Amino acid sequence: MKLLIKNGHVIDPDTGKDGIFDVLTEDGKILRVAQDIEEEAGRVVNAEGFYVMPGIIDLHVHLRDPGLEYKETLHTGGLAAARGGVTTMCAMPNTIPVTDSPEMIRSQTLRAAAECPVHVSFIGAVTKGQQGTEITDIAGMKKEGMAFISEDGKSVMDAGLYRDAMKTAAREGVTVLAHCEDKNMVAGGVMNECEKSRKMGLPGITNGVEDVIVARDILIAKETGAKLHLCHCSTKDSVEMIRLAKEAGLPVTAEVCPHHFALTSSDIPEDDANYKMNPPLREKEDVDALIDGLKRGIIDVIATDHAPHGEEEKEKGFAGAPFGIVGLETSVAVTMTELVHKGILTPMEMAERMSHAPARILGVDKGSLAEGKCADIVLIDPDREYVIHKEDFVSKGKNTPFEGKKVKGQVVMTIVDGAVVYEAE
Ligand SMILES: NC(=O)N[C@@H](CC(=O)O)C(=O)O
Ligand SMILES: [Zn+2]
Repeated sequence: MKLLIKNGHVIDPDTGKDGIFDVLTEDGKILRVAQDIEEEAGRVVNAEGFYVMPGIIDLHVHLRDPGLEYKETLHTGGLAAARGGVTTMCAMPNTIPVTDSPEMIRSQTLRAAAECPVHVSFIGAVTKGQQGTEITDIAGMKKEGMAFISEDGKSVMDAGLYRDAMKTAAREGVTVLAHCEDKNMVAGGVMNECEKSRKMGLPGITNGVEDVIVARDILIAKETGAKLHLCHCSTKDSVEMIRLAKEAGLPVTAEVCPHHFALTSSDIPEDDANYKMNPPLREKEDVDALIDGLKRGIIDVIATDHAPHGEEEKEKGFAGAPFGIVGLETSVAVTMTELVHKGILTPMEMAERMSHAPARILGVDKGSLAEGKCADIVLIDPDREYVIHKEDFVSKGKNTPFEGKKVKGQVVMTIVDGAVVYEAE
């Protein structure tokens, strides 16, 4: 089956192509990218006025399956990914049971291939059951195709144990994804420590909760030689430490989530837990540093930290609701609106942060529209304006802080292995 995408604005950070081209795919691969391709195809798509980019690669999602299927499943998470232009996602291990063995990596990978319309790579836990006491079979999980190791949801607080895990990760060539949060410093905090938290009478989470573990993890990566990727960075000092680590030539990369560059703690309306996530929304000087970091390439990646929860759980307010918000169906629109249309990132830089850099960190031959590469493609209408409504989400999770937000830039088609898996109306 051939698919011909005509007259789109091809933006390919791999080849540097940035202009009007046709893209022809066959049998799941990109066959040709050129002007005026005349060829019989099973389907011809008119992409005039649309960006044609390599599919989004999201390094940080929570699919809740197995164990918490009322929040999300491999299938519904996959539908949400497709609607968000995401063609590959990496699933965090904090499921029930925890993804912490070669058998689980194997069975999850098989299930995802059958149940999920986009590619999924699974992340193995650092410690068994995420209990922080016994290191998992990192080599065994790697053999089953594990993407990364991560204890996401928390940090491994025992630095000695973490160092042992990082030594093994370095030996096995596995990158460590770090959720940076000193459990002992959280002290019951539920939102950023600031004027807002004091006004709302809620315990705060200081920047230091993140910063001390970012520093620690960079230093353990330095000592062990492990590749370290820092998840959902939210503070200005994180950005500064990443800058220094890169300057020192350490194998450190980092991600920022759309909510952390689009919102501050001042945007939180009274006690709405759809604004509660970990790390929390910070203050303007942090947001400015994150945006500057993204622009300068200190921050490599935009990832969602898609974290669906039930609506009744989120109705408990800041004090009682679980941390986390959904992101798969809003990340392209929020990034287009807040960074591309404001002239902070070029469309090419957006493709770099959302597809090409994640592919490199994941170690897959994707994030590219070069001939011969896998035909995972997203079409985006940069000018289409709409309002985000959670009722339109295909994810089971409706917990978004972007409800009612006016955005510009819509995913119009998502293609996985040359097959259309999502098409906007
Ligand atoms: N980010 C969150 O607030 N929650 C995530 C865990 C995580 O990514 O740390 C979750 O699993 O719900
Ligand atoms: Zn996390």
